Amino acid sequence: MRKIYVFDTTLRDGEQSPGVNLNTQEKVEIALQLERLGVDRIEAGFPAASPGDLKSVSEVAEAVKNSSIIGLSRSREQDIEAAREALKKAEDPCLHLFLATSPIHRKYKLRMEKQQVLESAEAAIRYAKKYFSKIEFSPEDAARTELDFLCEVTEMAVRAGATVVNIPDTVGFMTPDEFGNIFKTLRENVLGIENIQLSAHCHDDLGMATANALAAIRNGADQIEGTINGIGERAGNTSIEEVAMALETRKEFYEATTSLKLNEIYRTSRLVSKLTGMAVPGNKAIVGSNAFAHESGIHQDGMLKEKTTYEIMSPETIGLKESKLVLGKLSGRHAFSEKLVDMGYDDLNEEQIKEAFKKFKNLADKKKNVSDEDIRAMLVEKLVSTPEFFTLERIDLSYGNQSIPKATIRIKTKEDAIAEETQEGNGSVDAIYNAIDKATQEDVTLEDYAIKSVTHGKDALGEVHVVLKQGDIAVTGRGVSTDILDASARAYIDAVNRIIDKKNSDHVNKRGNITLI
Ligand SMILES: CC(=O)SCCNC(=O)CCNC(=O)[C@H](O)C(C)(C)COP(=O)(O)OP(=O)(O)OC[C@H]1O[C@@H](n2cnc3c(N)ncnc32)[C@H](O)[C@@H]1OP(=O)(O)O
Ligand SMILES: CC(C)C(=O)C(=O)O
Ligand SMILES: [Mg+2]
Repeated sequence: MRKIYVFDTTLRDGEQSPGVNLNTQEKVEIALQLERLGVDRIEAGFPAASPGDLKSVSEVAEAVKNSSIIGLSRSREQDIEAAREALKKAEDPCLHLFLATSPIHRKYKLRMEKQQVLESAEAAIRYAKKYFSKIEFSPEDAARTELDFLCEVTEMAVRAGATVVNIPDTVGFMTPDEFGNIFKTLRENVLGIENIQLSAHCHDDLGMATANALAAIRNGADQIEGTINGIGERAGNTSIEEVAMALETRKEFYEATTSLKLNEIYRTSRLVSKLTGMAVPGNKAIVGSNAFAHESGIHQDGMLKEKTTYEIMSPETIGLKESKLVLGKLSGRHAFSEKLVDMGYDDLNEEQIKEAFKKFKNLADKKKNVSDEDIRAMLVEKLVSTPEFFTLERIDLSYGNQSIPKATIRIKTKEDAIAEETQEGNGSVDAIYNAIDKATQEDVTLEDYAIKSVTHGKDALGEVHVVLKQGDIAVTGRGVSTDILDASARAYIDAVNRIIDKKNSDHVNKRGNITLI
């Protein structure tokens, strides 16, 4: 297997993401995690950019022992001096020099002819060579540079003493075929190319950064540059984790590997996200929260039978504990039953599972994701209930902060009779309860009312507990719903049912045989 070197530029190009500003301590923390991840080279910053950046590079250089530390520098002596100062304490320092070579950059940005570009770059490499044994040279915007001139620049860099020549697709303009062809051409035409390493630095403006980096590897690149989570200037850089996992997953195709400790990927991703403040999109390859999550019934069924039906990588490889089967409205009975067993409800009979699944589907229609807590709440409500002398059919409410709340309640009795009543109240709950009293004809007193959110988010389940009294009978009732008024009505009716149940002593032990929380 050919080894591909990993050059991480999260702390330099990654920090060029608009809005990202890492302080020294944060940079050191990320660098130490990158070292743990096993990246070969860490570009810690651009020392000439500011005294703060110089200090950060210097502290990273001092803290990290097992990865080479790199400082970026324009092809100018003052920048090289700043990098020299910053990298003094590095165990294995490397200078990264760059100068743009494309016609657009030569003409408008640098205002230089080809010859001047060649001479300035060569002078910078030779100057730096006095202080650095390892020098990477990048012809910025190489991808839009005339191919023959790029060969000329690369040959100059090799002659002048660069140890790595990096080919940046600075503006993410390349297609994989074109980018691969650049590497093939350099390998075939540049004198002395075998003495240096070739590197690929891609940007994701057209969403092809990873594909381009992999094409470079197929065509002779020894190193890929990128960032964790793909952060970086504009649309970002190649995601290191994507390249590493592509090489791992498609070994027989690429016949190349990195030295990364793959099981540190997830941890590194989350640290970078936390410290840069850049959230990882849920659908991001490898490290997104959905990357190992399965929601639809057919996929979940396949996963439960054999994981490789729908997973080409295992989450454990990147340091994640396990895949997730997310229960939602597209989930099937198989995944739902498995979830019940996982949660300890392993003694439900077919009929109870069927009933619970029906309830679950109704809830999933109202709620995007159904959590364990939702299921638990739903099961407790459904399976520990008393006989339903009354069931809630419908609530209609009229509420305004300038008018008296009015509730219409439709209730079905055990004998399938319908009672519908409309009542006013001091508030919506009071109106609902007055209407229930009228419909059930039960003379009860509300002793206590409590409401809490069972789950999280805007569509959380609300749980209402009430205490109702009738004579010397006091019972609690419980209702759960995504709507708190619906939960309030259900809790009240549950309590009324319990009172009737208590009164009819022959119904006392009708709770079913399920052990629940
Ligand atoms: C593709 C990349 O990601 S390159 C890295 C980009 N990163 C950064 O730019 C972040 C750090 N940059 C900075 O802090 C500042 O731009 C500095 C300190 C480097 C320079 O600041 P200033 O001196 O104010 O110059 P400013 O940024 O306005 O302009 C850049 C100058 O560098 C020149 N320049 C650009 N690239 C190079 C290079 N590789 N070698 C030599 N000169 C260069 C430009 O032509 C321009 O020169 P001019 O002033 O003669 O026109
Ligand atoms: C400094 C260089 C390598 C760069 O970041 C780019 O060209 O994108
Ligand atoms: Mg870049």
